[in-house]
Amino acid sequence: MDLLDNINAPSDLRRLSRTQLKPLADELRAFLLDSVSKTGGHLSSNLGTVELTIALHYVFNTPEDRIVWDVGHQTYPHKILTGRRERMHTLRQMNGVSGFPRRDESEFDTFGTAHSSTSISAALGMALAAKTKGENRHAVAVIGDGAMTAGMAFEALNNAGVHEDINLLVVLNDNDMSISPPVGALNRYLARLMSGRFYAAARSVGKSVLPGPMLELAKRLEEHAKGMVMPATMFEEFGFNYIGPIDGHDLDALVPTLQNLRNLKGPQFLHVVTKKGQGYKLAEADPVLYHGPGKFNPAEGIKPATTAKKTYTQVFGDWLCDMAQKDERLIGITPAMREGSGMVEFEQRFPERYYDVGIAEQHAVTFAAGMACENLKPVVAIYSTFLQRGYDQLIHDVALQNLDVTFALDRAGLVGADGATHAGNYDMAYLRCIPNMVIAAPSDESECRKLLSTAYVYPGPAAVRYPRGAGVGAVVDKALDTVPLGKGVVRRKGRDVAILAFGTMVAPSLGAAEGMNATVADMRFVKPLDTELVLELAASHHLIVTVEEGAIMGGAGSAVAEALAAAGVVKPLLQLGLPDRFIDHGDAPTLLAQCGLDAAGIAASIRQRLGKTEPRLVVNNI
Ligand SMILES: Cc1ncc(C[n+]2csc(CCOP(=O)(O)OP(=O)(O)O)c2C)c(N)n1
Ligand SMILES: CC(=O)[C@@H](O)[C@H](O)COP(=O)(O)O
Ligand SMILES: [Mg+2]
Repeated sequence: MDLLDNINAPSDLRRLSRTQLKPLADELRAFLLDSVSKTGGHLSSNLGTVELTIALHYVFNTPEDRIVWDVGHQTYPHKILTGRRERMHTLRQMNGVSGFPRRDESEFDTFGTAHSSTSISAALGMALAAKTKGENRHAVAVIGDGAMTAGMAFEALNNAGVHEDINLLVVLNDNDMSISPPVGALNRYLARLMSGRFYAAARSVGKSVLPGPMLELAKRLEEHAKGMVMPATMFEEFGFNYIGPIDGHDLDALVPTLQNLRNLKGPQFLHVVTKKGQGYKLAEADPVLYHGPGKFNPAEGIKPATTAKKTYTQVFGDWLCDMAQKDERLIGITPAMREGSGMVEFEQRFPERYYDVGIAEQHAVTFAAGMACENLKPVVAIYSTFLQRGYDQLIHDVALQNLDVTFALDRAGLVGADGATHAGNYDMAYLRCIPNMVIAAPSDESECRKLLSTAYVYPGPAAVRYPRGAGVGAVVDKALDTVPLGKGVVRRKGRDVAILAFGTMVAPSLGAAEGMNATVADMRFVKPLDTELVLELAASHHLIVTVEEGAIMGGAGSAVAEALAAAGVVKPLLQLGLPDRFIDHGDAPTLLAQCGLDAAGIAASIRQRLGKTEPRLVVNNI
């Protein structure tokens, strides 16, 4: 690694000769594969951006020139070349390197990303800021073909295309993959652009942008295509100077093309073609499997997981197929998260009722609303954090019309390695205030199946929130039974202290109760709240405790507090939940313990509260 070891900043990279860039790419790719195989993380996307990353930092004067990476899961080469090589062994671990760009991690991380399709908007903001301030710097957005399917990307293109004198470059990293194979008309369009390989380049020959060999090829194509009408590409119709597609692994194409583009004013659009998993045969063959692997031996490849316990995602996937078997009105919808949401089998068994709408959460929600208007029963499988993208659609298009849409919210609560951007901490707070909404929080895998059925049967908007990974290992039957809507269950009878636990917090609350003989209720529903149970327990206990794996601000505990207040009941109330701050990446159980949300932490908070005498409303651990 004698080249890579001497690169601690892009300035070191820019001192290399052009001929040293290819061996550097080989070293970088080898380091990347070795490192990620030891830490886990996003692999196939990163293998695909090695040359592009080198070329961008080689041509642009980073960090003065800004590079904004869309999603940012493909920025490990960027991090390695910008002074974090020696910390990559801490990737996505507590206090370690983040898996996404973060402004507070490096000056080279010009914009925090992780939720997709924000890069063009941010880069345009930076480009117009530079113009406003009279600064001659460039802004570059690097966006994947998957991220390009989100509406926000087109909002930005539309806005950018009219600014003819800005220094903005959009690089489309087209590897013909999202996490799953890509979907939609844009993918077909890009394929047409690629099939007409270099036609676009031929069109641009007048701009003398292309390096020699490709210029020659383009001229030959131009000769061949004589007389053909060369339609403008969609990107040119948006006001961009479109160049490409070019080979995103060929540094002899990338570097001179970027150098030429850097000298052009106005919105530029470079279409590069890469391979997801490039340079590691197993990832090239299966970029889906190698999108976000855990630790593995590169010589052997990823071994199938042997965990005995079902994950909540698997519980959902099984339930979806079973309910679809029973009810032909069921439609399964995912915004580009087929594998992550557990819908692979559903697509195989019910292809005509399966829709992957691309990275388009806003569209997914309203698309479901349209189906519900026609008396189908759509189930939107969506990570809690990504539903944030479709929030107005949820209120305006679904809840306001009281339409029968079921939301399966995976990754609710802390997610661990992906950190604050992906944490599903806010759904109880952001859903609870919406009229007509039902919100269920299962305490284990069996409860999850029952609450999914209950939400599905409910003739209006209903959400079931469940965490990433496996639960307590509860046996899950094959029934499609429901439970009484809005009713909780007392799991343990005690006295003095009543712990009202929501979802994943039932298990640690039972553990905490052991040492203090407390009552534990599995509340099951955040909305409608089992107010009768709340008041009954408040009447018979001295301290009411609420516990939730969600933001304490406005969450389930607030629902209990509001119920007590509305009934005029004044009782000491202790609310435990995720504190009012962003919680970074790390090991989820450790992070929960740090928030006082494991059995020991819950018990300690209760003991501390019991140790005081004055009855006052306490919202602590913030
Ligand atoms: C708003 C949002 N929805 C979903 C995701 C999950 N996600 C992460 S990467 C990805 C696919 C991105 O595809 P592409 O942009 O082509 O990048 P590639 O992985 O191919 O390099 C998705 C759907 C996300 N990060 N943000
Ligand atoms: C980059 C991105 O947003 C996804 O790849 C996400 O990291 C998937 O999360 P899970 O690993 O929880 O499915
Ligand atoms: Mg892609």
